[in-house]
Amino acid sequence: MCGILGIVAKSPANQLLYDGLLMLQHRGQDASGIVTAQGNTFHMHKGLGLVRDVFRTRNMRALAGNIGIGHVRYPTAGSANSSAEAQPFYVNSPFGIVLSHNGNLTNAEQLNQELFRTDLRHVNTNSDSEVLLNVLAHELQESTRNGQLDPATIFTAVAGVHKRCKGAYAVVAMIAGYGLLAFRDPFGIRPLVFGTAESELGDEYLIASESVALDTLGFKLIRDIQPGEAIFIDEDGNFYNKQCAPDASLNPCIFEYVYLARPDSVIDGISVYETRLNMGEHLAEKIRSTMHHLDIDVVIPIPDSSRPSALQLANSLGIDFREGFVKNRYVGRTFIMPGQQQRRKSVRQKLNAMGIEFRGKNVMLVDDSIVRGTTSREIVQMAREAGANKIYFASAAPPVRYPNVYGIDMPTRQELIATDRTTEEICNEIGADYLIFQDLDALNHAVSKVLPAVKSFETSCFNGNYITGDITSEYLQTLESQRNSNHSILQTKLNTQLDLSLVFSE
Ligand SMILES: O=P(O)(O)OC[C@H]1O[C@H](OP(=O)(O)OP(=O)(O)O)[C@H](O)[C@@H]1O
Ligand SMILES: NC(=O)CC[C@H](N)C(=O)O
Ligand SMILES: [Mg+2]
Repeated sequence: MCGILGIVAKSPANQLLYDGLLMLQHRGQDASGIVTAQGNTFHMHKGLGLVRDVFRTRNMRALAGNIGIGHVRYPTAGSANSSAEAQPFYVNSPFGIVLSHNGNLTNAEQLNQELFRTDLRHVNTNSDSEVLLNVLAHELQESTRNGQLDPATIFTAVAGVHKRCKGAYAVVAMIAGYGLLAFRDPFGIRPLVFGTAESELGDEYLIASESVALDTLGFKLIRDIQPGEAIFIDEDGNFYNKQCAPDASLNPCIFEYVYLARPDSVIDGISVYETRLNMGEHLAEKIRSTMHHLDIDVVIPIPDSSRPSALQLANSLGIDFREGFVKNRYVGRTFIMPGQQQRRKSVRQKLNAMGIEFRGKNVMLVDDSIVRGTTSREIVQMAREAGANKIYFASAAPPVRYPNVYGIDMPTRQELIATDRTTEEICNEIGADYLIFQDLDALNHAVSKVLPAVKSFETSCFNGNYITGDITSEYLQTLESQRNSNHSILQTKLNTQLDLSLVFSE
């Protein structure tokens, strides 16, 4: 669930891009990058780390031009610590294209072989996003055989991408000397919105993973890019759009509402904050009907993402809501950190219990989700150490039992705490006295209630129903064994079949 951003402005875009990426930092903490375009020249700076660490004043000065794209990365393919996989990616033919991708291709391996053998293109990293860029480049080359590039040929190329690429992708790309392109996969799994701002010289456009970037940069949200739709804004600010997939349907990832997105964002017309309040409301109903002895003294959220749900849950049950954990504001999100050791250590550094809220009390701890159980295991232990009497634990989402293949890094069942465990067993595993999960129907309802027109969600991590229809148990097994042997899909392929990659020193 990386963060992507694109801008067509009337004045230098570098600061807007930097500020916008800061607003999307919660979507990716491993690498960040910006490319601007000035005439036919791209200016690029990218590297490993947070936005504030990657960009120095001298880097910002070098990012000249009024249009540009940016990326913050949370890796799902390739490796986390490779600066070569930081985005945006660049290809020099046709025209010169740069691309930022949020999502994950499920047929990257097959595409990589096609690119190499048939399209005669070389992908030099293990990133599926570089594969995606090369597919787009090839399709653009095919659709502009007479050398004439216009919106119609660009949209034909995007239609070609939709035919070849499987999985989830929200994309912003720039074509040197032409303009900014953005599109979303035909299932609309990953989010992408755009908006405008008026300037004295005309309208400016901003495209972003989440509406929060528009709000803070002074842009007015126009709408979400539709599943399968592409929009193109040329360098003069002329706007074009087209539906490029014949059978598009909207199925936003429900985990965006549970955890990934900021609560102040609106995704596919649905306020993330409202869905989280609803999750708390529904969970409270389930608690009322299943916990017959309601002896909870206090409801305590696990900062940050569970706060709205916990607050609403407490209100609905009529129980005190207290901030029992203090969060260190300098430690980022632990779930999206690479490596279990770092995640576990960071939970301890990030959250500290306040004794007064726990001592002798029956506490109901509320989190948005339990995935690997890293947070809940540590938190329950902290609550015990702080002197809690009974520890009840509530998750605003159902148990995560299946791998995600659409842009969230949970590819193996072994790492999920709920795999092959009942609720009671999970409860024992995290050391709580009682554990309650939201039901999937209730979660669906909590989200769709905000905008009933959206009827379908991508919920595979909860029910194993993979909406794109191409995910077989063999695919998941291969993914698992590759992860277990510390090889990414593409790494294995590149080593065994092509063996041609260049490795640039860092
Ligand atoms: O069961 P786990 O594998 O620990 O994953 C779930 C936890 O990870 C996330 O928190 P995170 O610290 O990433 O971010 P937050 O501050 O937004 O809550 C999420 O909010 C849960 O607390
Ligand atoms: N989370 C994402 O959107 C990841 C994008 C891409 N698959 C990568 O690994 O870099
Ligand atoms: Mg959390």
